[in-house]
Amino acid sequence: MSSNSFSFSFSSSLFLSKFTSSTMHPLTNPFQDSLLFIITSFFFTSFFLLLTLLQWCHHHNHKKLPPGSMGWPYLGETLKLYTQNPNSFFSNRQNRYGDIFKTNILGCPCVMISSPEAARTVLVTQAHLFKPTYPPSKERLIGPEAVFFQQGAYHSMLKRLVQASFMPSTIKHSVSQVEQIVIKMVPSWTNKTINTLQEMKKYAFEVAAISAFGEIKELEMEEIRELYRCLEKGYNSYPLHLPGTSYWKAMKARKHLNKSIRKIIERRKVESPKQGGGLLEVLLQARSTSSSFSSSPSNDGGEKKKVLIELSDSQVADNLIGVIFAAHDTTASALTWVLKYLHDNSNLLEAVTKEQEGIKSKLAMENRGLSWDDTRQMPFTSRVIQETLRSASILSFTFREAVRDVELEGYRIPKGWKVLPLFRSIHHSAHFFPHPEKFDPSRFEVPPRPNTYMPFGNGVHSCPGSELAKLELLVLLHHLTLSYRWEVVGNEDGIQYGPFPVPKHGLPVKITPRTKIFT
Ligand code: HEM
Repeated sequence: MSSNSFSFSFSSSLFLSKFTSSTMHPLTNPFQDSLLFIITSFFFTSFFLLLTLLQWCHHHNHKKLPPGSMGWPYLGETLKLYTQNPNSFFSNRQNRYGDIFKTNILGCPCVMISSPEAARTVLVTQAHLFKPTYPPSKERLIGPEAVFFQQGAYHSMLKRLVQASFMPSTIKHSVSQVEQIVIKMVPSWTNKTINTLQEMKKYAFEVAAISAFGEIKELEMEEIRELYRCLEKGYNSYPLHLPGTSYWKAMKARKHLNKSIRKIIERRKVESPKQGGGLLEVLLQARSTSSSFSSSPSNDGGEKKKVLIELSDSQVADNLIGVIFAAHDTTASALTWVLKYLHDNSNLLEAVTKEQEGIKSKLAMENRGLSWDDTRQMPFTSRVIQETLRSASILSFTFREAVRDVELEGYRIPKGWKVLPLFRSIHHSAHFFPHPEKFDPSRFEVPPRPNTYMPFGNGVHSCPGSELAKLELLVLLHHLTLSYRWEVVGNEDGIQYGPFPVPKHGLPVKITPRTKIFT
């Protein structure tokens, strides 16, 4: 665009200068002079038009679209993706086309990337050119002002607040609360067959809700739990907004959630700020900071001021629901996988138990419960968790959308195309993780190559809850491995997606008290 206008103005100024000089010369034949003028202008104009055209062609056509097939009109390759194992869908195309390939899913042209460098470009170095993108029906359910739908200044401001609530210095005070949930929950499983995923969802919800709201009345919590359950059902259903459908019920539940959260906000506003008030307290305090901002002159262009002032009750609600949503199924899925991997690798289960026994004897001597520092003294268990997150790759990929025509590794990605960094493909590349199909925590004895390990994403939208998720895993493993054993019921191996990958049927297991024969 700029080179076009530059060439145009350059050629028109030449035209003007020629015209001026010819009219200034008193002795030349005016016809001869005009002819010469027309020929010269024609020549120069054509030359610069040609140059501009060449430049345009170079810019737009030289950069090819990535290789790959766009499949059938509209349907694209959707049926192939949904009828095959998604891993084979990605790996077949990666083998055929390389680390960057195009496809078409549900009418959306997409570019899939499985090179760590390209993923870094999209998520980190050129993140401003790739905005997060979600179906509007899902955005409406979670709340359109939630942090993960945002970009730019509003996103940075919210992200700082969310991160403040989930950084180690904040969550270290929640260890005993998390432990209490586990201590209450685990013994109720004794000698029963449980659906691991469902139980882990209950655990992950309780921790997420406490982190979001801090301490709230049990009645309020029960109401939120019930409404959230309905919302979740609708989220995973077809988004048909007609009376009676799951989506319609979920939208109704979402409105009720707003009302319930408003009541809690009103009460919190009149109470004095307290420690352990969760993300809600942090968001409310940011609002009081924002009013003092508004009365002071700003020299930062006013953007920061404007963004902070606009944090309304519904923005607070969207972000509380958003955080619970982001924390819930992801963590439950990771918890389910770690039980599966330890069940299948009894030598690793034994090694984790041994490490936890060391912690237990220390706690017994000091007559206290788990602390944050104890969770930092579990290197083997932590490696098991790292390997669980690699192997299960809970978020197989994420979505971005090019905000304008972008060049990526020599290819052109047109504006509006979706771009999907494939975390799972990178985590399962033999190049970065030898024998990727093997569950081998020892591979994390040395740090992975930069940008090859992204269970919590990378860059501006990376997960603020990673430390909380790992804490939940560590606390559960401490209590479970010390006192219990679990046996998978049924022999159906495999993965189901709902929406995150989990072992088939949510991993039904029989829980029994641990006998000393094992150790
Ligand atoms: C094992 C559990 C978890 C996994 C695997 C996970 C994974 C991820 C990933 C990969 C992203 C980046 C998505 C993207 O780039 O598009 C993300 C974002 C996010 N996660 Fe998590 N997460 C987990 C647990 C949690 C928890 C416990 C919280 C609670 C605070 C949380 C809150 C969020 C939020 C708010 C975002 C959006 C951040 C932003 O857009 O700036 N996650 N998560």
